[in-house]
Amino acid sequence: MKVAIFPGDGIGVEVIAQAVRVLEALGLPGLTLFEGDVGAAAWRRHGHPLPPETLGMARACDAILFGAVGDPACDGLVRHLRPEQAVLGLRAELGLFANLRPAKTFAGLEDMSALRPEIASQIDLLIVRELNGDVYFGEKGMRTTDNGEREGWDMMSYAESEVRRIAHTAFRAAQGRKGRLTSVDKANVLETSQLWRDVVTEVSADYPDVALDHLYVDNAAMQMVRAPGQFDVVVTGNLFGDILSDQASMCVGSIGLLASASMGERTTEFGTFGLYEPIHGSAPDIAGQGIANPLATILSAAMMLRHSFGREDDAARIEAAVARALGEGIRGADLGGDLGTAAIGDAVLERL
Ligand SMILES: NC(=O)c1ccc[n+]([C@@H]2O[C@H](COP(=O)([O-])OP(=O)(O)OC[C@H]3O[C@@H](n4cnc5c(N)ncnc54)[C@H](O)[C@@H]3O)[C@@H](O)[C@H]2O)c1
Ligand SMILES: CC(C)[C@H](C(=O)O)[C@@H](O)C(=O)O
Ligand SMILES: [Mg+2]
Repeated sequence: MKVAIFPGDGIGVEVIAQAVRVLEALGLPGLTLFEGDVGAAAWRRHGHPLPPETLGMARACDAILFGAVGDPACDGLVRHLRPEQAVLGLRAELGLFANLRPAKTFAGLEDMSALRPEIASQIDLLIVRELNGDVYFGEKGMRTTDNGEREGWDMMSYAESEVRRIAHTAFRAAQGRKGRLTSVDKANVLETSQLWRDVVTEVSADYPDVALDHLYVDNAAMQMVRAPGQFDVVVTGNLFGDILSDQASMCVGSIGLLASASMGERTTEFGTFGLYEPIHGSAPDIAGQGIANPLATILSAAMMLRHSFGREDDAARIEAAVARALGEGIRGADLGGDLGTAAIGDAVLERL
């Protein structure tokens, strides 16, 4: 069981350290961790945010545990050298098209939601975000037009096959949950979304046991705060999924709680290859202070054990330790408490 550990930048380094402690504490036989450079850290050391040696390490491992990338000092770099290209490059190069972002309110955290507690307590949803297409990976550019004005463009598109495969992932996920799937698009305006809606509807014929409905993304954003308990599985494109998942995080209390798995089709002798990361970024505003919440990354490690290594018991053990810690009042600054990153890691380890 080979895991590539890519801490990255800012709080990525701090939160990964706690997830590694948790993994090591489990004492899993045959688990080997390799560390690699990504993001601004890699750009400084190797001149590229995703150097060939890092990509090679990723391919040679069975799973990746990723911290976060991003550094304001790199915002002026040409796009292909910016830190964010590390995570985008890994997703594209490794064919990780299905991004699973669960959001569930932990018992005891209802008061920390940006929503009223009685609304927050109902949240148990899974966002299935397409990760290899959309406006993220279309042709893009900036130019000066004939009249001297600057113009930027990013091409949004989805191929039928891309929609079909993520739709199957989402329907299967719904079958394993409450059997409800909401597809989110902007079909009233965008052709990309009309195709999305048509293909998702076609795929639904294979899943008569799943109740499908469609929402426009603006309405979905509103419903997510009005009555998030209505959602079970939400399937959507790359851009809408990015935005809705950050929104979902505050509905359950903090962006420092949301884990994710990015999966493709590659299997290993242990399970499905995947990249696991918190949904948050490098948080330059709090980096270096030791106050970042590491729970999203620890929960991402649990998802890794479940999906890439078939170790459901160990995954559940981590999740139970996190739930107990939160239930017993363990809180970082993001949840109104005063515990630092390492102290939160300690609290999880004590309860493992
Ligand atoms: N997958 C990734 O690596 C990833 C994801 C999102 C953003 N980014 C990058 O991160 C950089 C910063 O982006 P941003 O500020 O828009 O988003 P961010 O997620 O880094 O931070 C948003 C806000 O949430 C807070 N926050 C985030 N994670 C937290 C945690 N674990 N504990 C406590 N508070 C937390 C931050 O302090 C900040 O106030 C940018 O360069 C961006 O491109 C990277
Ligand atoms: C850093 C950025 C490229 C990334 C995205 O937009 O996918 C991030 O926001 C995320 O949610 O993982
Ligand atoms: Mg995001």
